[in-house]
This record gives sequence, structure tokens and C-alpha cells, in this order.
Amino acid sequence: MSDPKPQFSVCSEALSLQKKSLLDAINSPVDLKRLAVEQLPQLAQEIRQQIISTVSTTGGHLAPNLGVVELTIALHYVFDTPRDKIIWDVGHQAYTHKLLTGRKDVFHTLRQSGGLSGFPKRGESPYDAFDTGHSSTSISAALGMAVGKCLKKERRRVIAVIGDGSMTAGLAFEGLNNAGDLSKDLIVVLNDNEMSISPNVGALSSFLSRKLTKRAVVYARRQFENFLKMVPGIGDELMLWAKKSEESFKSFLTPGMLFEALKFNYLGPVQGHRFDHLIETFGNVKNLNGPVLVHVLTTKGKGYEPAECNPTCFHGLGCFDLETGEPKKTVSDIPTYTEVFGNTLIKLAREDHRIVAVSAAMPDGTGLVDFRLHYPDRFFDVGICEQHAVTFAAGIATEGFRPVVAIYSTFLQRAYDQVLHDVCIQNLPVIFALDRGGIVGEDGETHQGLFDLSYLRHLPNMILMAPKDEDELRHMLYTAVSHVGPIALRYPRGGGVGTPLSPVLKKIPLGQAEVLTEGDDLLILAVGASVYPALEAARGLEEQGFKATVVNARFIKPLDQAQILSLAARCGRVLTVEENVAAGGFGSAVLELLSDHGLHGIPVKRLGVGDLFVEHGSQKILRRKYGLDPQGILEGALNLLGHPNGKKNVIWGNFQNSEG
Ligand SMILES: Cc1ncc(C[n+]2csc(CCOP(=O)(O)OP(=O)(O)O)c2C)c(N)n1
Ligand SMILES: CC(=O)[C@@H](O)[C@H](O)COP(=O)(O)O
Ligand SMILES: [Mg+2]
Repeated sequence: MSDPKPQFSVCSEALSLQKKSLLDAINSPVDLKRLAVEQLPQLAQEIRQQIISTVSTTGGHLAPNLGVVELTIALHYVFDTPRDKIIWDVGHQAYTHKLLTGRKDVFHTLRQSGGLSGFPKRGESPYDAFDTGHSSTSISAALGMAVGKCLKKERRRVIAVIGDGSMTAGLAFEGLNNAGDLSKDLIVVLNDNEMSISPNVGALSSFLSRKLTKRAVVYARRQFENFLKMVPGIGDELMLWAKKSEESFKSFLTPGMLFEALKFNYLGPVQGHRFDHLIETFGNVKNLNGPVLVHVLTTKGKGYEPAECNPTCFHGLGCFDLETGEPKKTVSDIPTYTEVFGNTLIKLAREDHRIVAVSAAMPDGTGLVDFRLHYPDRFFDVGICEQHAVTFAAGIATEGFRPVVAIYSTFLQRAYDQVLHDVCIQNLPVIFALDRGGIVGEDGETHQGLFDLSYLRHLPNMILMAPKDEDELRHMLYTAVSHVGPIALRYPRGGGVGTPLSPVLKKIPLGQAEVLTEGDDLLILAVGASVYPALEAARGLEEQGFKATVVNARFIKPLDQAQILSLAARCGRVLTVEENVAAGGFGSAVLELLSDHGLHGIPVKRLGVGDLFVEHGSQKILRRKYGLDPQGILEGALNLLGHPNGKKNVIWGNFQNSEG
């Protein structure tokens, strides 16, 4: 019987390679440099094959990595890493880099607990120059390194590799602006694939685009002519020259203009899948002084047909079938929190014309794709610009609208001051739909949503809620759009708990908790995704002869003060549970409440994450490890009750494993 025919072109060739594997012999870039340029296409094929087959079993960022195989090989081929430093912006495209720098034998552990991180990590390899995960940091970090090397009088190259999507962020421009001024030796490689996760947005993206449409050129020419008319003295002459023909104008209008204005030496555009072009360009750049920008054109998903055809789906995904590209996940009838949020917002927006939605380059991840289809005029993708997204929403709110900023918890960290300064001080009705709150899993430290309860709770005017399930999320969203002031609802990554969705939406009175079970031995106050695990723990307690009152707090701020105080006094022991750092979060709020009301004698234990960053791994493994699953909550409760099966150190999640 013959082997089934693979359905993707480049990899089918790779599968049938008769030649000896080149990748097998590469343990560091030194080995890479031994290859002839003519051998590099074969190496690229092998690497693509390795990445596709590994990611099909581990999940990960496939399309971004397939797009930079040649670019990464060329960089390591020309530059002298790790003496020269490469900083990978976002870092979701560093798989080839990992394979070439001594990690190919453990590549199959990618994103798994205890395995390789999906992002560059200084602790993982000396070739990883800077930890990344959030976008647009590379230019600033690289510039800092360039300055450091200059102060130390070392001549080494620093290269920031940044995508066109990441280039939309203000931070990237702050870096470019400073770099042009400092004039240090810095190489910025702009990896332009015309994609963010979704198609890239923004005026800059069309400016960079190699496909300037005729309409765009005519429009740009008109704008430019108007501008030139205003330039005293030489404007008219310049205009005559620029007007000569459409084509001359088009060539005049290059992406290079922008970077040259920022005092960068611009090279490009370079074909990013051609080794000859890349190696020659980098070879030249190596000897240039001052800031240089190399504009490289690549195709996201290159070499794997399903990913090339649908780079958004293959940006980051779980396990999939290698042959077809179909996801392997078992189909569930239970919708994700994200889906429930998106559908509910559409429903609410039908009735309430004040609702608009704002996304910072994540319409897919935050569930707003259908909203965009239903209400294109009321949907705004602002690019990877969380700070701008928040202040932009604040501006919209001043006009009487109800902007809903749908954003991952981890990415809102970037806009803390905008939330405080532009929304909360003015008490503006901006709704924050915080997706990926709590433990997110395989993306690890940079992406865990474990700080939001702490960084939002202390802001005056802010209301902060977390639903126990997907149905409560809907009622909270309705409550949020009806509220006049800043309000946030925070929900986890992944599927809901399967609660039926009630047809009628109800407003939840602000600060009203929900008592789920009654018992006098212990009060368990849980919030958000921890509520159902707390209920399960309470059932475990019952088997041991204890009866607990379990409360779904719903609100982190304002707390249901009267209810909590009276239940705490009645039960005499309080266990708080939250998927957040314990410092400054929900449990801290409860402690403050009890202390402020003189209830000093009541023992309180807080379950949450301790003073550490939670690594990558599945949500299940991490919840177990940090004691936030039913078993961990049960052990915490038993300890509080003085039971021998309890774990001693339950206040801080990171001590969970140390048996008392
Ligand atoms: C601050 C921040 N916001 C959002 C994201 C989510 N995110 C990860 S990759 C990405 C798109 C990046 O596009 P680009 O830089 O062009 O890289 P490509 O995936 O096209 O290679 C986004 C929005 C992030 N990592 N960091
Ligand atoms: C690199 C990055 O920031 C995103 O691609 C992120 O990994 C998406 O996470 P989700 O899979 O939770 O949407
Ligand atoms: Mg891109």
C-alpha cells in the first residue's frame, strides 16, 4: 500500500527527502555556518517540517514561525550570535531560532509543563537575548543593549526583529524616535507580512504595503500636493516634479521615507524567502554604522497550505491534523466565555445604539468578529495599541456612547495609566471586557491574567466583577452597559461550565453576592472561575463532616460588605479563593473589610497565586500545582479547620506544595 499523499506542497517534498538531514547536524549557529548557501533551502524545508509536525501535537504559533524560517537562518548565518544579539518582538516566531540554537532535541516539549517555552527566555538559552511575549518591546530593548555595548566600548551587533503588526504600537515608535536621535548601531528588521493576527490595520500598514492601489496613490498624491503647496519657496517646484506621472509619484512614495525621516538608513523591501537577497543584504548591513531598518517581505504560514490560506486561524492554535490542518480538539457543545461575550454584545447592541466595541488587534481572540459583521460602523480595531484603545474609548464615552473595550487581561496591564487617568478620574462609562483572566496555560508568564483584580481594584470609581459561569457573564455584561461609570468584568480562557443561557438578561445589583450553600463551619468566599471548584471542595468537606457556606462574591469591588461581615462572624473562619495574585486581590479586599470593621479574631486564609510568575503548562496542571483546583481548595479548607489532611501553607499559592 502506498503512503497517503500529504496535502501540503513544500512539506510533501520534505517528507520524501532522500538527502541526509542537515538539521540533525546543527547544534549551534557554528554548525549552520559550515553549510554552503546552496544547502540552506533544504535546511529551511527540514525546519518547516519539524515545526509543522511538532506544533500539530503541542499546539503553538504556527503561521508566524513558518513565515520567518529563511529570515532566521539568514540572520544566524550572517551574524555572530550569541555575541550579536537578536531580539524577537512578541517572540511568537522564535521556533526556528530555538531549533538552530541547541534546542532541537527538546523541541517536542514546546509549551508543555517543564518543557521549552513558546517564547524566548534568557533563562532558557544564552541565544535568547531578551524575554518577550507582549508586542513592540524589541526596538527599545535593542537600543538599550546598543547603548550598553557602546558604553562598554564593545563592537557587537544588536538586531530587533519586529512584525508589521507590532510596528503599529506607540512603544515601537518611541523606540525608533529615540534610536534616530541617539544614532547608535542598531539594526531593525521589519518583518512585513501584511498581517497582525488578523489582517493588519492602520494608516502605516497601507503605507508599508507593496500593493499601493491606484486609488490610494491618487489620494496620497492629492494630499501630498496640498502639503507641498504650503511649503514656502520650493513647494511649487517639488509639486511639478512629483506630478509628472502616477508612477514617479508611486516610486517617490516609499515606506523608506518614513524611516529615513526618523534618521534610519532604510534598506528594502527584501524578498524574505530568498536566501541570496537576505544574506547579501544582512552582509551589507553588518558593516553599516548608525540605525538601519531592513524591510523584509514574508508570507505568514509559508510552506503549509492550510496556514498560508488561513494565517489568522493558524496564528496560534491547538493540536491539529497534519494532513488536513483540521483542529483535533473534540467538539464541545459548551461555548467558550469569549463566544458568549461576543454573542451577548451583539444582542445588547441591537437594542442599545450607544454600544460600540473596541479591540486592540484581537477581534478574533476576544470574540468580536461577528460584532464587526453586524455593526461595522460601531466596531474599531485600533491595532496593537492598548493604551490608545483605552483613551480612544474614553473619548467615545464623552460623546454619550458605551464603548466596550474587549481586551486580554494581560494586555490591559499596558494601559494602566489610561484606565486611571483617562477613564476613572473622569468617571467615564467605559466597559472593560477582560478576557483570559486567571491562568491561561501554555503561553506562560507573559500571558497569565493574574494581576487584573489587584491592578483594577484600587482605582476609585471602578466597579470590578467576575462571573462564576458563562450565563452570569451575560447578566454582568448587561449590568455593565447599563452602568454610568467605569466597570470591568473579567472571565477566563476557554470553555464555560455548561450552564444553560437564560433567555432574559437581568441587571445584577452592584455589589450583591450570591450565597450558594449554607453551613456554619467555614465561610468560603470565591470569585469568578474559582466558584465551581469551591463548591466541589465544599462537597469534599461534607464527606469529612464539615459544612461550609459557599458564596459567589461576583464583585471584587464593591464587596457585599453586610453579607460578608455577617457570614464571617457566624462561621468564624474565612477562606477566600481567586485566580489572581493573592497580593492586593479579592482576598486582600476581604481582609481589609474585616479589619476595618474590627473583626480581628477571625482566621482568614487566602488562596491565590503567590509572589511569583506562573510558568507555561496546561491550565489543569497549573491549577493543580498552585492549589486552585477543587483538591487544592479542599486542602486549604481542611487546614483552616485544623484537620490533619489540610495543607499548612495555604495563604500563598506558591507554597502549596510544602506539606505542613
Ligand atoms: C501588547 C500586546 N498586545 C497584543 C498581543 C497579541 N498579539 C500577539 S502576536 C500579534 C500580532 C503580531 O503581528 P506581527 O507583529 O505583524 O507578527 P506576525 O504574527 O504577523 O508575524 C498580536 C496582536 C501581544 N502579544 N502583545
Ligand atoms: C502571541 C500572542 O500574544 C497571542 O498570539 C496569544 O498567544 C493568543 O492567545 P490565545 O490563544 O489565548 O488567544
Ligand atoms: Mg505581521
